[in-house]
Amino acid sequence: MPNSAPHWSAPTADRPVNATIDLPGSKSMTNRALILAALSETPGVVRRPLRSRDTDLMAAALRALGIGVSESGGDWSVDPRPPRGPASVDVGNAGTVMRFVPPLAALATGDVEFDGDPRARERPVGPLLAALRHLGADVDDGGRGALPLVIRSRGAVRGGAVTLDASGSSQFVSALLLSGARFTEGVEVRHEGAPVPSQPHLDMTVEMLRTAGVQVDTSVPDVWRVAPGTVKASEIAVEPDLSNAAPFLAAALLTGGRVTVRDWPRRTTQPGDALREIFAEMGGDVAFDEEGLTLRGTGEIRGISADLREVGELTPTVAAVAALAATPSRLTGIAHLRRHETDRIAALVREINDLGGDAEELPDGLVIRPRPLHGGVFGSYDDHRMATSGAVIGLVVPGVEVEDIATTGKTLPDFPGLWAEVTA
Ligand SMILES: O=C(O)C1=C[C@@H](OP(=O)(O)O)[C@@H](O)[C@H](O)C1
Ligand SMILES: C=C(OP(=O)(O)O)C(=O)O
Repeated sequence: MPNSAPHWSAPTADRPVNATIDLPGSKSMTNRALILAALSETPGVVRRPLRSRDTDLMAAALRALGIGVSESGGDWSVDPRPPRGPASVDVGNAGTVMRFVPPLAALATGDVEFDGDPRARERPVGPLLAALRHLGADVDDGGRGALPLVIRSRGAVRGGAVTLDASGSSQFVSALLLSGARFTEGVEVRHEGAPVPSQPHLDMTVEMLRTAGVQVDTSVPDVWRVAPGTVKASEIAVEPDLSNAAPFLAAALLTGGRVTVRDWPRRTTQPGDALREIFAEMGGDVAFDEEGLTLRGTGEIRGISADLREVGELTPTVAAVAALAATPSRLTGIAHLRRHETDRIAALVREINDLGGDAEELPDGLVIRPRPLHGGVFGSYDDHRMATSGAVIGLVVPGVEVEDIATTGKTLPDFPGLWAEVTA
């Protein structure tokens, strides 16, 4: 849908960037933390949560189900009451809300309706709904296998074993695991199909469950077993969002400058940690230091051949850097990105080529060959990561105008402000 707000003129760097930044919390960790705190037997605090459209939608979804979520000094306090309908949940275009809340809603008493942005109705959720039905939930999706839908909850879910194809989204598996301990028989999820994407996000789910005292067995590949039991999430600390570090580190790489991201964890399940390797291969000098993680540009920007299946959400920024590299790139393993916020493969190819680039779609990715870019409008397709990719290209290509920069608020509030600080 065309956006009528004026385009945002991407700032161009007239010298190498040189900045140290604090990034807001991880979307993926914040929304898992909220679900776990909602299911916990004790009140909980989520420390340093991300406040953004996706996490505010998650908090609102929980409140609609009667769970207390209140702000206290920058943290979120969660008062875990038994979920209840009738309720309406707006998922916006948040995959985590669309997939993680239905299993929790199935534990409520009363009907819970789900709907969201027009794009949310096109994003896959069918395999999760079929699995929920198999586990004993009453799901009315009018046979569409998509939003809008109603979960006619009866206060309990039997649970047990279920097989599904999670090649379309790892979030189907995470969703069932996050609430699975509260199902009467727990849950055993078995994946059958093409490989599940986003393995680090599955690791994050398992690790956060175990930290909350839930028993999870991952000894058999593609099978996850969650034992029935209580969840104890009295305090969960959220790490900085490393996927959102991507455009800032890219700024250092592309301008031959330096960016330090404070408090980068030495060990993490976040997929953004792969940026250390990816951007080193593309020419950055990347190292931990006492403040965090620092990337220094070396003046060299190399293309990359990479299977990004595990870290698909990094693709838009990697593609933006690739469009400015000296050698070709081939990014594969990411067919599932066609059903993300937008068809990211098609969108990246179109926007890079509209600026004079040479990109081509593959069934499961894209190829980008070096060619000088020129200014123009960079479409953002209501996709936060497309918008930040336009900003990255605009840093070194004069005259790039990014459509609807406000869409970055999905996961990174005040991106323009942070970007202005880094590029000033
Ligand atoms: O569980 C999560 O927090 C996420 C999992 C991934 O989803 P897919 O497996 O659908 O790509 C990722 O792309 C998304 O941004 C966040
Ligand atoms: C795919 C993404 O989000 P979602 O959680 O909506 O799936 C993303 O943030 O890149």
